[in-house]
Amino acid sequence: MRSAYSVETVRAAERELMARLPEGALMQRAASGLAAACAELLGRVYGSRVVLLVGSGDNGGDALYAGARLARRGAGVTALLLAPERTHPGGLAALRAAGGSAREAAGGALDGRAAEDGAVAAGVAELIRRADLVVDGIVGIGGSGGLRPAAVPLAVLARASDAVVVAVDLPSGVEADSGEVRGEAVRADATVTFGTHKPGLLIDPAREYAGATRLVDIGLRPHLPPTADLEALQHADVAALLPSPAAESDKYRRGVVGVAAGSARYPGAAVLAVSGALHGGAGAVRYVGPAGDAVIARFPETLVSAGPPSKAGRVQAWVVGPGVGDDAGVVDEVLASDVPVLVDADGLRLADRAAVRARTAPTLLTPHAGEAAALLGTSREEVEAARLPAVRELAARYGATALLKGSTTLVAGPDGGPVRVNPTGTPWLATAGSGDVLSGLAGSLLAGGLDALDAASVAAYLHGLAGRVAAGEGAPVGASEVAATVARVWRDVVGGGWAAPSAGY
Ligand SMILES: NC(=O)C1=CN([C@@H]2O[C@H](COP(=O)(O)OP(=O)(O)OC[C@H]3O[C@@H](n4cnc5c(N)ncnc54)[C@H](OP(=O)(O)O)[C@@H]3O)[C@@H](O)[C@H]2O)[C@@H](O)CC1
Ligand SMILES: Nc1ncnc2c1ncn2[C@@H]1O[C@H](COP(=O)(O)OP(=O)(O)O)[C@@H](O)[C@H]1O
Ligand SMILES: [K+]
Repeated sequence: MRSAYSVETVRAAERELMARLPEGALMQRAASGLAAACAELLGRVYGSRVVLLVGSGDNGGDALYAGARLARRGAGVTALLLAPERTHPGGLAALRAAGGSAREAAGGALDGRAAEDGAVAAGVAELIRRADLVVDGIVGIGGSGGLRPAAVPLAVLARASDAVVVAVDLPSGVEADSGEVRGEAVRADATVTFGTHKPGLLIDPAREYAGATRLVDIGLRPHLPPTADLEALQHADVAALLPSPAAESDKYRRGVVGVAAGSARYPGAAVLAVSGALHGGAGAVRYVGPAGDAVIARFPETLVSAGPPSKAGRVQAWVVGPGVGDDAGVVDEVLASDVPVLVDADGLRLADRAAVRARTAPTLLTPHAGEAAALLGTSREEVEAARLPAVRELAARYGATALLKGSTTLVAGPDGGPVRVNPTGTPWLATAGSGDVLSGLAGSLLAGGLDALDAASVAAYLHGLAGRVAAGEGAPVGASEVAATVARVWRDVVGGGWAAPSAGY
């Protein structure tokens, strides 16, 4: 399991650790890991041109000490100081002692350099343009509210340069705790983060700004609490959670999932939800609704009933909603059952919040950003800008587990606790009906006995991997192909035959 901790928790752990170490030791560990990552990215350090963007805090201190290490190996290192009088003094001295230089980013003169009127900005632009490597030490976990105006031109110049941009701890300007990016921020090719991931590094839009993420161990782990703010399942976690039939299993013991989906207008939603359910490990899939003919034609193994959900026979979990149109009755009836229920698509619009809150068995809601926005009374843009607060709010309001789909899929439980972030997935999954496959898959895992948080996050993991595999090197895929690829990735996950799905996770 990969985990991320909020700034407050990181600060507390750092205080504890720092109290046991000589002054400055932690920063040296950070700078050493940062310099090693920079050297790797540069390939050849000797003779390379390195520019450090240095803010007034310890984030700038990390950059300066790492710059000193690179200067000692023969790099030409220039620090651009945003606040010369408040620059980390030890870091600045170390850089100078190693042969590096420093100048004011916004004007003035340092190191004996004359500042002509207007020449400094031009010089700064040229330095960044010609750099091989730009190290972003403007601000780290001490920042909030987007980049300050004085730092904005540096972020813009770094983006326009061909240099490799490495962010120190976080890309400056992103919100560490939520992944929000309000205004300008540094766009990094890589982020070297210290001690633990911060939630923002794993959640869009900030994740997009971070590039590949590398975690440097500074000895913080033993001082962090056992419960993280954000968790990402890995192959081994998923493999341990996947149901597998035992010798004495029969189809009922493996779990029966009921799918109440589709309509005369949208029979495909029923077929796709059933296709996902058939690949999620349940022993049987029961379909209830008006699209029985379409379902049985495609999947003859489905148990189809024409009557209402309450007359369909025993199930261990329900999926309700995909393509049901305006059939509120079916949603009410399923919510009245005493087994876990997954509500998706049209079902989300039709579900009565009080009825969901009153349920004693678990409920799992699986909206995309637009559906989540409708449930929260906000806009899709706002949900996409602040996914983590949105998914938490949704789970709290409904007293349910909420899975928020999209470029970063998040799962939050009703009682707080760690939010799961899905590390797999691909934008190729943004194809009609792929959400229906996901809901069938997650419902099947619920029927197989996983709790709602695990069922949702395992389903998102498999679905994301299946999307990647089906899309191969990058080709459009349909939702049916995603469903058909789940068996392959299931096998790979259980067999441990896959490398970690993405850098930084
Ligand atoms: N603690 C540790 O043990 C270790 C910490 N480590 C490192 O320290 C970092 C945290 O350092 P930190 O606490 O000094 O804060 P930091 O991120 O440098 O920012 C504060 C400065 O930024 C400024 N500023 C604020 N907002 C801004 C904005 N939006 N845009 C622009 N500027 C903004 C703010 O200015 P002020 O408000 O004072 O005017 C203040 O001066 C951490 O991320 C890691 O890299 C590692 O060495 C490992 C050990
Ligand atoms: N940009 C993206 N990157 C990764 N996955 C995405 C992206 N956009 C959508 N997805 C995934 O694609 C699926 C689409 O689901 P949904 O929006 O419900 O589609 P539909 O209603 O057509 O089935 C979800 O699993 C979602 O997480
Ligand atoms: K930074």
